[in-house]
This record gives sequence, structure tokens and C-alpha cells, in this order.
Amino acid sequence: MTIDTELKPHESIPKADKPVLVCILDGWGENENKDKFNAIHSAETPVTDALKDVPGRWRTVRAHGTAVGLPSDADMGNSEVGHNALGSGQVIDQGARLVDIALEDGSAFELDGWKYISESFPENTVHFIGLLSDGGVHSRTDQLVGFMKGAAKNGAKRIRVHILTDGRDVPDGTSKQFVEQLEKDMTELSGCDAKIASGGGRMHVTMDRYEADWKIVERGWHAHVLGEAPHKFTSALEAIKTLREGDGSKTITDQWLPPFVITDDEGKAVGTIEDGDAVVLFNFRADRMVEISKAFEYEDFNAFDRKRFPKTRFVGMMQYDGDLKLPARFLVPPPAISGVSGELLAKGGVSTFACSETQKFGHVTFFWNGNRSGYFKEELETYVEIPSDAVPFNEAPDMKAREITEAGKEALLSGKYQMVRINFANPDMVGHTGDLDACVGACSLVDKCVKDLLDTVESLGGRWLLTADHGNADDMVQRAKKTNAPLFADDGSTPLPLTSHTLAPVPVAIGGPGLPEGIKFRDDLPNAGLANITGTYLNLLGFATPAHMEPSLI
Ligand SMILES: O=C(O)[C@@H](CO)OP(=O)(O)O
Ligand SMILES: [Mn+2]
Ligand SMILES: [Mn+2]
Repeated sequence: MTIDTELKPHESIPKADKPVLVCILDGWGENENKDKFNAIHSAETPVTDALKDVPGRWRTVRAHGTAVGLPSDADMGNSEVGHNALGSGQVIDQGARLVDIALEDGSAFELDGWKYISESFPENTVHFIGLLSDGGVHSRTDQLVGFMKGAAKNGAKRIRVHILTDGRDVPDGTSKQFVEQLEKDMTELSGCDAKIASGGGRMHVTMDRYEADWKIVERGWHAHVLGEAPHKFTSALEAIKTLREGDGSKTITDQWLPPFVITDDEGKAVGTIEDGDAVVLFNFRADRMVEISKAFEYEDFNAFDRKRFPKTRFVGMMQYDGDLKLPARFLVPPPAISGVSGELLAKGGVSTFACSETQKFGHVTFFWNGNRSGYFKEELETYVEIPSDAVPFNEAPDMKAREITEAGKEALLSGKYQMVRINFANPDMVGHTGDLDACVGACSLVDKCVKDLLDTVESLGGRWLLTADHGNADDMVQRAKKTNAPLFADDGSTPLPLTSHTLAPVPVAIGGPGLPEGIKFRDDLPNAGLANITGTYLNLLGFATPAHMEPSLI
């Protein structure tokens, strides 16, 4: 594929002389289930509702599965693949798929990363650290098992797995099944002593992102590397069962389990990480692996006191950050994403502003720019991060929506930027807590914030595009596969919360006084996906859709 390196003027839409707003509602799907468990449907959303009535300027696009480069249409969308698609205009084979292919054709076992860790097989331990579920957003257990089998077959004598329990991309409580299955799979590795060594819940241990809270990573380092944690058990199943009970007053969900270490009968940790060991981070997705990668790779490191810094053979499932070349070694090469809109706009001299709160900051910058942590032309790009609260977000469901709105308005009114892009985290982050009431409130607030932003664009005579990256808040209950009926706990009255993203398509709407009247969505792209949105906002800026991108919706 040839990549257009320059933007050309659109043939009929004049160059925007007022700012263009691109607003992303993270986790805001257009779901067919329109009962009370659809938090968006249950919320007060007059502004986003009214957009549906504008002929030719509202539609939905696909945001999951093969439309965003995932292995199958059973895969829900997520922020990484969603923002990659929105920023690049391309459907790229994503990490999940690339690892599948490399395992299937065996190439994973011929690449440099594998050769490197193989040196630890005969004498040292191979450690696998990652998210233990089949959610397919960050990792998949079948891929973990594929690599463990490969290691055992190639002479690895000792394997230790450090598990991060999920309950976010999969239902809460399923960590037990995943541990049982893993233990079964480990007994089948012949000639190899394989055990679970430590763990903790993904939101509390190791998997922080965008430096929201390094303590999370520190807890993981202590448990995985040093073998230190406030809770010690002789089995992972016992760890999960006991820790879920919390202090007895309220269960702790899989996502939030405290760190734990598995010990032998003498109380000694079964799998500390030592000089000469190999360490594999088995998540393919980048954002929540960058910090722990730095802790393993950087000599010079001061985010927390590591106490001990073992010299390991360290690899990521992929290279997580192309700019930082982090980690230096990896099992499978990451998707190569080029010709992204940010780069073309910078090259064309277009000034852009991007803003979200910490939890989504890298989504509108790093993922948007094809997993690059730097700038294309710093003098043209302003990135603003509003610090997120470090709490479970159902306790503070407004998050930083108001502050983000203010920052967006200020950027629009400043006259400094031709394009302003904003991400509202609430529908996604509050959706992940499974707390329906909190999520309804969050969605109502986001609708108000959208009004503020659209009013600002209107007052300036600009143009805007509103969309989302995948579903989440649009369904907050687990449902029966065949009938779609909501599922309840054994007591029959407590709904079983759905904490994950959904497969729903997402809305996309355009408007603004600066948009020529006849501009409408075409009707010959019924299967369009997120990647078709890139050409669309480039059109709003007055540029033609580059040839390497999916066609514009206009
Ligand atoms: O929180 C996350 O890491 C994922 C879900 O696993 O959500 P998102 O893709 O919206 O960032
Ligand atoms: Mn998202
Ligand atoms: Mn999410």
C-alpha cells in the first residue's frame, strides 16, 4: 500500500477557517438493548438524542471485531484498536491477531525475542506476567499457554506465572475458572516445573497506565520480583477465594484484588525473579505494560524504589512504544501504523489540540498517533492532560468531564487551533465499575458537556464531529445468550453486572454552521467502521481523504 504523505484540498468542502472539533465519547455505544440497563438510554441525553433527528448527519459505524483489525467479530472493541483506527483511517491487523498468526505458523519461535529468552531455559526460570483471561483486549490465556508449551518443548525447566486477575473484560468472579484452567494446563507441560507465583487484581497491581498511579506498579514489583506482599498463600485458588471475601463487609472484585504471593510449605516465595531469569510480559496491548516495562528495563529508574533490580532477559509480547523502543526486545513485532492523520496534519501545518484526563490521555495522543509517545511537530501540537482521580470511578463518576470541557472550550475560543480533539472518559470508566446508577449519572453529565462544546463551536461558526470508540455504558447487565434477557444472581433480584465493553456499533454525527449545507453522509457504506471516520474529519477540515485511508462517510 502506498501512503499519501501530503494532504490535498477537498474538491468541494472549503478549507475550514474556524476550528473543527472532534469529540470522542469513550465507551458510548448505540445498543439495540434499550431497557434500563442501557445507561445511555436511561440517562438524560437530550443533546445527543437530538442529533439522531438530523437527516443525513447521524449514523452508526462498526467498532468491534474485524472492522478494527481484531481476530474475529466476536471480539469487542477497545480503546487501543478504536483510537488506532480513528487516528489512522486504516484497518490494521492488531496485536491479538498478529500473535495468533505468529503462534499458528510457528514464526514466533524463530524470532530474536524468543531466541533471547531461550538462553534462560536450561538453567534459569521463565516468568510470564500478564492479564489472566480470555477477554482479548490486553491478552488471551490461549496465547499464554501457547508460549508456555513452546518453552517447555524447547527445554525450559522452570516456569512461573504471575497472574493479574481480570473481572473487567470478562465477568467478575471468573478469575477462579481461569486459574483452574491454567493450573490444569501447567500440569500438562511435560518435564517442566510450572507454578503460579504471585498475582493481584489488574486495577490494583501492575497494570497502571499513563502514570496515573505508580503505586500500582510498585505493588506488582514487590509481589512478582521480590516475592513480598501483605498476603501469602500456598495456592492461587485459595488466594483468590480468600481475598475476594475482603474484610467480610463487602466482597472485593477480581479487578481490585490486593497483591499476593504464593509460598511453599516453609513460607518461602515459589517464584521470585532472579538474575539470569527470563521475563515475558504476555499482554499484547501497550498502555498498561509501559510502566512495568520501564521498571524491568531501565537501569536509571526512580518512579519507586525497586530495592533489587535483577538482570533478566526481558521481553514484551510486543514492542509497546515505538518512539521509546520499549521494550527493546519482544516476541512478536507490533502492528506497523503509518500515515496517521496526526502526522499528515502536522506536515500540512495544521495546528491541533488534544485533551483528556489521565486515564484516556494516551488514547487521544499515543494510540491516536499509531502508538507513538512523541509529537510529530511539537510547535503545532498541544496535548493537555487533566489529572484523573485515583479512585474507583463509581465513587466519583463525574470524573474530569467538566474540566475537560473547559479546556476544550478555551482551546476552541483561543483561535490557536484548527483542530481540537477531546475524549470524555466517563461512559467507559464508570461503565467498567458495573455500577448502573453511577453510569447513568455519568452519561447525563457527558451529554451536558457535549452541549457546551457544540454551543461553543456554533458560536464560532465552526464544524464538529462527535463519535465514540466502542460500546460500554450502553449495556450494564450480563444477558442470556439466546434471549438477551438480563441475568440475575441466585437471589433473583440482583442483576449480574456487565463490566466489559460491548459489541455495539457507535454513533457518528457531524454538524456546525461552518459546514456547507449539502454535506451529508453517503448511503453506500453500510458496513463502515471507525477507520472511515478519519477521512470524514479530514474532509471537515477541508482536506480530501488520503488514498491509503478508508473512504470518508461524506
Ligand atoms: O481499561 C482498560 O484497560 C480497557 C479494558 O480492558 O478499557 P479501554 O480499552 O476503554 O481503555
Ligand atoms: Mn475506550
Ligand atoms: Mn474501557
